[in-house]
Amino acid sequence: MKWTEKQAEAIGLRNKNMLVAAAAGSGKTAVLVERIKQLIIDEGVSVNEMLVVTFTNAAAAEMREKIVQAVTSEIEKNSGDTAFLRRQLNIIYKANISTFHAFALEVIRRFFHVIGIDPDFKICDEAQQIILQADAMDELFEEMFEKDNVDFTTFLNNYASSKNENAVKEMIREVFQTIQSVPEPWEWLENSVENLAMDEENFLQSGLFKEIKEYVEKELFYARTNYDKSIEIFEEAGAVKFAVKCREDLAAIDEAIETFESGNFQKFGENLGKISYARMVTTKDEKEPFDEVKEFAAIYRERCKDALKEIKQNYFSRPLHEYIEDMNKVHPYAKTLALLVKRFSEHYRQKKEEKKLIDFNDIEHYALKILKNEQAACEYRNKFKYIFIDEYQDSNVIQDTLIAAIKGENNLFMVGDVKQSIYKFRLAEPEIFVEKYERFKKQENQQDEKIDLNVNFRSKGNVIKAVNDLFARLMEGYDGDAALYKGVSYEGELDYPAELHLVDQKITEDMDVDEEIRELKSAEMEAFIAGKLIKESLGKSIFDAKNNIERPMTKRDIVILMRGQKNYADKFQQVLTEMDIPSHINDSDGYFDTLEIQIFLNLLRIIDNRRQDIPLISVLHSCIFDFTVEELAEIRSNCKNTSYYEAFYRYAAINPHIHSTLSEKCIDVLKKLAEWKQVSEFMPLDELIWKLLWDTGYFTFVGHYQGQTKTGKSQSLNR
Ligand SMILES: Nc1ncnc2c1ncn2[C@@H]1O[C@H](COP(=O)(O)OP(=O)(O)OP(=O)(O)O)[C@@H](O)[C@H]1O
Repeated sequence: MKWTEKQAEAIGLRNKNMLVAAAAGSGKTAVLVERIKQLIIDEGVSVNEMLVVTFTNAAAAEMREKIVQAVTSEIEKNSGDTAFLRRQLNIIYKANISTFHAFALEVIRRFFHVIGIDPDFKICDEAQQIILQADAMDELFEEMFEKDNVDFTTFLNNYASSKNENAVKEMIREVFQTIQSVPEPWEWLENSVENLAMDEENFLQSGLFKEIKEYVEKELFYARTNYDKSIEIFEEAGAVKFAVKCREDLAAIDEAIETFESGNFQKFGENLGKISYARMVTTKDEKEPFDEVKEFAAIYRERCKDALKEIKQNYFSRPLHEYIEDMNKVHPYAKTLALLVKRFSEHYRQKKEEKKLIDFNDIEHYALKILKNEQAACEYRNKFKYIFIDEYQDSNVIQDTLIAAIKGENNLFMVGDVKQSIYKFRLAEPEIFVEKYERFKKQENQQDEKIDLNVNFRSKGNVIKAVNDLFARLMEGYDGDAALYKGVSYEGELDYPAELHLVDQKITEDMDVDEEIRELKSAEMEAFIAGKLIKESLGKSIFDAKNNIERPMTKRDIVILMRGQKNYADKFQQVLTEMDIPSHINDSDGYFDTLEIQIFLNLLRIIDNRRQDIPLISVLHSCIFDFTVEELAEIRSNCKNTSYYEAFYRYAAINPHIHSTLSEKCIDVLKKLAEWKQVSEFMPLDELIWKLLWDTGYFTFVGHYQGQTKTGKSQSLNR
């Protein structure tokens, strides 16, 4: 392979901390492997002396395999002494090529004594975690009720419903979970609570205000740039008169920005309110150029309007002192909440300790605690001559702090693509990548180097063009550095244009139905269209850039990417199977996320309490009760503005003389649920689960439909 200049630099540069911003298909993995390979083969660095952090176990295995291949082929080529290389093959399976979690676990196993935990610890699975947390929560509430804690009771009176304390429990769990993403959770929580007690003067000096200010500045810049861009579009098209009117709006925007910069926030709020936008009409003589670009320009106008509206609504709709008063009012409650979270965490910790368990969040926190110990950190610092981090855009602050504890002066190689950041929901912080990118760009430190890889070797010209067109509109700062450039040299007619198919999801517009039903329906429709396109495309000639040949398209060439798998992936697979298109779901979710386990858990939930709409809909639509999307929608449209369960119940209660098959179906469901509920009151849980598996036919269905592994899951659910 002939490396590009930038790739060669990323492979060959030494004694630098390197941040490689690698666009999709730009050879990121190839470069990473080549760099490691050269270090081993040409420079005699042992794999033992490297830490390679990947984002998934699968990526770690793939990386290891690629290194094995490279070393093996070198041994085959080499007629001299290959002892060193052979040794590498022997030790590579023990080398630190792993996820952050696996590495953190290794740190804990090696230095458990530093933080005084039992060396026999086990990792708590999701089910155990849910159960232990629920127990800890019950203990916390008992303790608080027993102590007759006044703050607690006042908190409940304000935040719990009259029926139960679930909302407060959820709040405690959520805060607990959220603070796990920072290295010092309790300090962070305490500071955040104390921020709420500030007076106006302190607030204006605080870090919180600084953050808000920076955010508003950024948004103002964004709003202004977009409005300016919309004017430019009109000017270039020749709709000059309208552009002049818009320039007056822009002057008002500028005036508001000036008041913000001068620190007169009261006036800024007023000025924001005064901004008006020219109506989108123009004179006859300019109608043609105006009409031609108005929709395009409106995209930029709307961005500006939305951004300013949001600033106003979120921060400047009232005088500052009112906001401060609100914050001060909330402060005592936040303090109580923080106390509850802390006590909850202590109960939970104790439960884990009794069972010698540590959970997923503990792993990184414990490792971090250990690496604060200089001796432990020093051991890893000496061990690793080179540290590589793949998918750096998905790292979080804890992981970044962890690496900071063991890195040397100039031995870090980080590679990622902020456009591919997909783990925000796991509290990944792409900002870490962006901040480092900006810092490396400025070259404040001679040892830091930033390299952009933006030549894409995977796609042909039309796809690259479509991606660039789309991202330039969607993403701030999508400039020359960020854009993709074509690496595949193919130019012929097999460079098919990108296509966009819009699915007219009638149900979404016409019917007032629940979100869950809508999603199921749209997945079905989209899957059908995708299936049709696949059928039309199979066998068509394509150019295989990797092998540099023309060949017919096969099923293996096709991938379906989706935003989230929930409600989608399984529906897609079902529809594709019906269309005779075999498919495989690349399912990286945990056991409890698997759809059939979720459905079964939902069944247990609604047996316990059937007034839970989402679990109810999921079970109704599953093979257990087999309601179609249309039937679910029919039930809902018959009775709007109530819970779904209520609608369902009422549908079942329709006058028996005008009974439809659908209402009979509903009656059957209610009868079954009542029967299971009765049984559940005396039958042990494991027996109940077996009964349900057989009664519903679920055991057989899952076994048949999805194969052995999934039946294994239903069995282990029982275990
Ligand atoms: N200089 C090059 N010349 C030709 N092909 C290349 C070059 N660099 C990389 N490739 C090929 O481009 C394809 C994409 O490379 P690779 O998988 O390493 O990219 P990536 O950046 O990791 O992709 P992504 O992050 O999108 O998964 C591979 O088939 C690789 O062999």
